[in-house]
Amino acid sequence: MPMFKLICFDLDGTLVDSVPDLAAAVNCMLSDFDRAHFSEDEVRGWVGNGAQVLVQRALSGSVNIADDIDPALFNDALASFLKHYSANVYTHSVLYPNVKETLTALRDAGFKLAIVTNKPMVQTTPVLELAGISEFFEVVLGGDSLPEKKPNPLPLLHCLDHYQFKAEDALMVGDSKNDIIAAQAANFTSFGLTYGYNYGIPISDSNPDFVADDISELLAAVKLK
Ligand SMILES: O=C(O)COP(=O)(O)O
Ligand SMILES: [Mg+2]
Repeated sequence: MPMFKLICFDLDGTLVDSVPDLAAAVNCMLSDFDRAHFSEDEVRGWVGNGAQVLVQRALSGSVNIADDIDPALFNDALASFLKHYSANVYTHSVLYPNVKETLTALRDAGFKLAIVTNKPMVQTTPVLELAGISEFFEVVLGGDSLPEKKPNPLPLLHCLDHYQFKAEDALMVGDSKNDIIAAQAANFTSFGLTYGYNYGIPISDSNPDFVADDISELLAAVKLK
């Protein structure tokens, strides 16, 4: 008997390397407002708290959000970013190595698989479809599906409630401290990946129960290998 019944996955930086398309959309938005562009590396350090915070960071030119962003500018910039990103939500994005093989093995072994992302639902759905992985997930929660997003534990608790499982049945897999903080607050076991987006900080700093360089290491963690 596997020790877990439910595995919740983060999306950006865990399953999909989405920063090339996110950075392109950020820069198209900045062009719309005659502002200077930022490199993909800079934008990578801003991803993790959803579209609104990403746009606020782009307008601030920093991970630390300026407190004097004009609300009208922010609204227009958010609309511009969402328009540009929706037009190219999976143009330069790719699945990380071994994602499909690992999801297939887990699904075939009977685990329930869910997505818990901070990405807005309107973009989560097409990314999963275009990446060819939507079939694996019965429950998909975006950053705007519930009143709170990660690092708040609410979306993880919602998944437990959906299946009537206990926290000890559940594992959260992610690349960001937001994933690990949410998992710890929900009493999930946590599995941190080193390759994603974590504001330039090692994921091990958040003390996940497992740390891995490749998602296929999940199979050993859930005792399939
Ligand atoms: O869109 C974001 O800000 C991050 O998305 P994630 O929660 O899937 O990493
Ligand atoms: Mg992530």
